[in-house]
Amino acid sequence: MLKLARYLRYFKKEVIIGPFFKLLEAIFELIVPIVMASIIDVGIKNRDTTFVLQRGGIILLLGFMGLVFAIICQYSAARASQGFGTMVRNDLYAHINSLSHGEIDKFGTSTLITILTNDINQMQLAVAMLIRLVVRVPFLIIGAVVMSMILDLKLSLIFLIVAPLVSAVIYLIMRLSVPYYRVRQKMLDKVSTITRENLSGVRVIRAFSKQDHEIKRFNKANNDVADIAINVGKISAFLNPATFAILNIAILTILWFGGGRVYTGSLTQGEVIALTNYMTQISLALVVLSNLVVIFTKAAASANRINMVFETEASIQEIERSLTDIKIDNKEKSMTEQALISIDKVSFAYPGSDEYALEDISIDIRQGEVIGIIGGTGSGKSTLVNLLPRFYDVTKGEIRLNGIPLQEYSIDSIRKLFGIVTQKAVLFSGSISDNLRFSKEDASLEEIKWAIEVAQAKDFVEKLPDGYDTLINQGGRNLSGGQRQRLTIARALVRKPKILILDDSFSALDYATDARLREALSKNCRDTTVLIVSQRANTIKYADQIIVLDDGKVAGIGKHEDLYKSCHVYKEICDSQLS
Ligand SMILES: Nc1ncnc2c1ncn2[C@@H]1O[C@H](COP(=O)(O)OP(=O)(O)OP(=O)(O)O)[C@@H](O)[C@H]1O
Repeated sequence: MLKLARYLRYFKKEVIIGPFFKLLEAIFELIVPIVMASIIDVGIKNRDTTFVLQRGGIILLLGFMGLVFAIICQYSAARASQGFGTMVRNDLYAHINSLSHGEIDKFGTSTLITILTNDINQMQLAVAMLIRLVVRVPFLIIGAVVMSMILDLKLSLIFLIVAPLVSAVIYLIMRLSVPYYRVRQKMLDKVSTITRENLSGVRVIRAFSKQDHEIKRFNKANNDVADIAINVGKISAFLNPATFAILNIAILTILWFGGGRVYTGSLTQGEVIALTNYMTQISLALVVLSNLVVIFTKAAASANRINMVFETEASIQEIERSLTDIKIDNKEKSMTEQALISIDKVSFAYPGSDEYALEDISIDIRQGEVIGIIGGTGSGKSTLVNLLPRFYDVTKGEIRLNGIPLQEYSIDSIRKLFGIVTQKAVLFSGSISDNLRFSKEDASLEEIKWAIEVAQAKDFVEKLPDGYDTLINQGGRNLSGGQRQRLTIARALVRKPKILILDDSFSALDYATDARLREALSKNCRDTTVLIVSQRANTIKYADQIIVLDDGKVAGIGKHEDLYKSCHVYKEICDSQLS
């Protein structure tokens, strides 16, 4: 938690002003019982109405000023806590964006969302409470004890018995309840995962009539969180009754012995009332203290999770003085000798996995070549193309670009070379043009139209009532799967990439569109190196080189005709599709 406290340096003014005014309010609160005692001992005893009204006025004034101070403190606490939350959230979000795929996979999207929302909210609350109560509560407790000692030293000994007793109760209850808070946070992650899965997969759930099943799954996760909260509640429920029982016994003791001392004249009635008032103030302050401990315990659990993300470094790092200039001439494949990309004895295992997803892959890819990658599901096709833009680093072997290991280039300079169309067609809310400009901010309308035409999306885009300005709903839900795929291809093309990766990006296209798209690519992107991942033999049949993957290993590399004769895995795929 202390690590995150550094953000409070931006709110020094609030952190000083807030507790200072809360302290003033507490001082006024401590004066009230004394004034009250004088009303009883002087005003009421002597039937002096003017005195009673005067002192009553002082109590009102103290109350009013206390209110003003409390508002100033509240304002400071709100400013500091909201500002703190916003800063941590912005920095954490930026940090998450700097992480590599491996780390994001490890945390999971839902956990990261819960950390960015729930955990930071918890910290915000702790900051607000820190400003409002951390100075006030101990001051009130100590102040009330001191004031009681001044009134009657012997009777105030009761406070010295009560305070440790109440502290012991609070400690016991905290010890029992704190472990539950950590578990609760994990369970909230689960609720968040299920919510995310259910809302994004709502169509699939309905298609399989699984609403009831999913509602039950959600209810179970939700009930688990509720059960934990109830268990904590059952334990915490003892806190107030136990504290108040101790305090009420203490008040009775004060009244009992105080009454005796009033009888002998060593204490006034007003002073007995003041002592009971101080006892009540202490009791309330101790209850607030226990709530503070709960809030800080939860915040500590949240701070750990936030720090865990902050402390995670991207596994993909740049070396010092990395190369930023990658020279790729606009040569066609017939004119190039040297390999643009050399994949050299590469093996790769996902972080945390003992098994290789790819094993001993070697291939040279020349500029302008079209490379087809085919294989059964889970054979490692997507994994292979994800290694090229350094989404992951290879576990063994080396990938070279223009003869230089990928690690020697800056990540940005590598990624600028690529146009990537992922397996899942992801579009963002905004217009079609906005989505295309995601890849090239300053793309002109001509460039957008060119990309849309090459991606075979012109017909449907121009038929839309608003054409290129048509608004896309979140995730592109107002478009068909094939339309979405073509727009994601156009988005990759608009920046005229040197290397184009199409990861199963034709799967939602009909065969005719698939063929037209490949033809348009070969006409318009002659010097672009294209890697096409596909399950369809037809789509990669005319590639310059085809890599056949089988369970993470190369089953064959070559042209269609040769592979068909020499590679039984490829032959099986072709026969099952082309016959
Ligand atoms: N992020 C990940 N973390 C851990 N393992 C992964 C991850 N992504 C893929 N894998 C594993 O790596 C292997 C290869 O997966 P990959 O997605 O590359 O296959 P693929 O050939 O593209 O499959 P498909 O055609 O079904 O998309 C699989 O066993 C998969 O379970």
